[in-house]
Amino acid sequence: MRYVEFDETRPMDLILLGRVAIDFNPSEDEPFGPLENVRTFKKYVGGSPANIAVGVTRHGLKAGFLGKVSDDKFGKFVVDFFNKEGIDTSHITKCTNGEKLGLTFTEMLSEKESSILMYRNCIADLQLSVDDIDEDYIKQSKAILISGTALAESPSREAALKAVMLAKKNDTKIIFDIDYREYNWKSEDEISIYYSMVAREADIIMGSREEFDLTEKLIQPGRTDEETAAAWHAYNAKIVVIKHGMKGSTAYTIDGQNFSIKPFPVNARKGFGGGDGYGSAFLYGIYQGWEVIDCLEFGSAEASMMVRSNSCSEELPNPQQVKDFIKETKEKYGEMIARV
Ligand SMILES: Nc1ncnc2c1ncn2[C@@H]1O[C@H](COP(=O)(O)OP(=O)(O)OP(=O)(O)O)[C@@H](O)[C@H]1O
Ligand SMILES: O=C(O)C[C@@H](O)[C@H](O)C(=O)CO
Repeated sequence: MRYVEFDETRPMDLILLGRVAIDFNPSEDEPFGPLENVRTFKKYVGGSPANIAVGVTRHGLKAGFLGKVSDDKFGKFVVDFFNKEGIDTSHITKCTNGEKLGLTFTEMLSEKESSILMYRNCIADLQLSVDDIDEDYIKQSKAILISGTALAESPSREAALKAVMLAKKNDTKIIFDIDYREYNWKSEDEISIYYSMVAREADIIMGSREEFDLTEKLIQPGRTDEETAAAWHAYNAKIVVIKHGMKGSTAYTIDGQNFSIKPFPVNARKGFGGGDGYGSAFLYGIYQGWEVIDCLEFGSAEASMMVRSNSCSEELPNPQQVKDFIKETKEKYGEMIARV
């Protein structure tokens, strides 16, 4: 059953708006351990919406990125990487006041423990401004994905809200990936104000329980998952995905059904990137018109593939690789390994 009807005449499938940054992850041959002991890092494109842009493109969707990069070699690295992947970069603009791309150093302590050290002063991605938001571009796409981090500060906050308004006006579906990152936010009240503004307009909302708690802080704290889903269905959402980390995740659909999935077992390299693999594969399934449970299974599988890999972008798989992974894992652990 299709819960979101896309305008199939549009040339672009998805525009992703928000953060692009550079990840420096310990190289593959570095053992687990504290950041200060790491001698060699590998450089990757990073930032959740950037990773999802790569993920959906590798699945064959036509994606474009709406964001701001630094006017330097790292900005060039990001745009070159996107171009090589086949992502439309026509609406990526360069900062004019020397702002720099964020740098993220990932600490991989053990299979269960990792953290990130961010360099995000004078940050490029949050310089996206209302002048960068072009109605004709938004009109060309079936949907736009708003990453919650883009709402953390002005001028990016207004840019993201303008994109939501124009998407609404032009029937471009809105996907809200709450994508909470604590840096750059100044108060929990602000988080609740701006997250809820976008959640009210969104057709699909994806987030963890903690992220929905932040969204709902000023509305009704302490909701259950069922109450959360019903509240956003009462606005515009057709699908609300609530993630509970290793306990699994559930998609609540507008017709009152829910579908749950568990993570596929893997040896994790890091805790990051799972959400981006999940989003890429889940959305791919939605665009294919798959049943929601199949979208969730694909999402969960790709999430597992990404937590076991060293990067959050470079190792994103294509659909055949996800299918092979699901098949191999089911052969090893049994058919219903992830479906609840
Ligand atoms: N150790 C793990 N093994 C297998 N799958 C995992 C593991 N950790 C996370 N996942 C998968 O990744 C999905 C998303 O993880 P998480 O809930 O941490 O999301 P997130 O915070 O959005 O991630 P990200 O850091 O990529 O933004 C989970 O729902 C789960 O399916
Ligand atoms: O930007 C982050 O918060 C972490 C990055 O290292 C990573 O690329 C990511 O965004 C995972 O979601």
